[in-house]
Amino acid sequence: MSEPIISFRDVVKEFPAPRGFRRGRRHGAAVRAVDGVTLDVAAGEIFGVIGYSGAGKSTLVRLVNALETTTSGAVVVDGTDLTGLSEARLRPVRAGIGMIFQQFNLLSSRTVAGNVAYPLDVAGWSRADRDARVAELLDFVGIADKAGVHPAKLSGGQKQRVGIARALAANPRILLADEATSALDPETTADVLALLQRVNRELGITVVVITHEMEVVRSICHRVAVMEHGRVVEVGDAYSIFSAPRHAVTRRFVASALRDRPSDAVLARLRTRHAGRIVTVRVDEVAGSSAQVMGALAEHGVTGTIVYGGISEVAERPYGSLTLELVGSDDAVTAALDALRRVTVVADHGTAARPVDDAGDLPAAPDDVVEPGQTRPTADLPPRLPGGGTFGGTTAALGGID
Ligand SMILES: Nc1ncnc2c1ncn2[C@@H]1O[C@H](COP(=O)(O)OP(=O)(O)OP(=O)(O)O)[C@@H](O)[C@H]1O
Repeated sequence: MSEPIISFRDVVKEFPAPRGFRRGRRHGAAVRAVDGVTLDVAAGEIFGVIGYSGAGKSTLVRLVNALETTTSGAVVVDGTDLTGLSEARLRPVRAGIGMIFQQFNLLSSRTVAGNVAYPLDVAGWSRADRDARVAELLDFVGIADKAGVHPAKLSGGQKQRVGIARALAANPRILLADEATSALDPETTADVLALLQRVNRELGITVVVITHEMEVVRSICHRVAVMEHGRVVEVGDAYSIFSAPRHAVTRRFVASALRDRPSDAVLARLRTRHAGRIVTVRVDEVAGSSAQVMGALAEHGVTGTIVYGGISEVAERPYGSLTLELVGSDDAVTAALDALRRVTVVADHGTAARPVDDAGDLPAAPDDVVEPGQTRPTADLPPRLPGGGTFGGTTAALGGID
């Protein structure tokens, strides 16, 4: 990992107890929003902080630009320990950090150009330099044609582009994005995430993304920290976190994002619809290629038909799973399962008559949970895929799996 640009060293942040509690029996019980966090963010990465509401994500990130101060421990930003720094000494540190928010926080009285110019006005830029910089930024975020428009006339995605342009105005080294896509629809979210990726790649800016959506981590994060009750419970590169989540909270987040896994309800329907043995096999960079899966089945004369699943990308690497109906004699299917287990991770779901509850390292998706405003991208496939979709017998219909 390259040099850390942000370091948390055993950081604790407590807030005083809410008033009602102070008078009541839990007298003096403070809220520990961040509880002993030690973490490094490397220069040049897109780092995700994920957790459920109240986990302490916003507080952790607000410590970086000293919107909050630590109760104990240290936060070091770009080589400067923020502990005990005066407002005057914090100013240059803050100048190196841009921030964007869920609700955009734009000035309604200013135009788009005026909003982006605002931090430059405060910093005392000349009019000519400021106007040139604003034009350059609006061009970069793709809303040059909206320069004279007021925020009320913009869509959510356009508002967030203004927020990003404003955050980049003073050439920060770090961009903090606090739930920056949580108010946006899935398509606009994808556009804004792609823009954050350009900010990182083309401008070399370190991006810290706070989110409660694993989809955001899947799309753009290089590394991720999972928070629960103020603590970092798991940290690692995004691919490892998806492919081998250790903590229960991480597993729940991963299951919510990987909709290639059939939920228990879907499995029950698949077992009813297909008489053969239902199994799910993992497909990733090294395991479960179509050649490997076909080979394992063909070796034992078993036919495999894809009935559910999909392959997508995590951190730009292939990842997903396929659920197959295996047809053959009992002995052949058992032998084929053993052969499959030698080439990839397998979950055996059994048959309608003999269902097996063996999720193993391939946990089922949460039961038919669809986020508001989202559709489930994977679906039960018809019993036979037109034009192929059969392993072992003929060919694999799906692309990108070997
Ligand atoms: N200024 C504050 N005063 C008192 N308690 C606070 C304050 N800010 C946050 N908290 C408490 O600290 C805990 C962590 O809050 P925080 O906002 O950091 O979590 P979060 O993971 O960002 O959640 P969310 O996504 O809901 O904002 C919560 O219990 C919250 O109520």
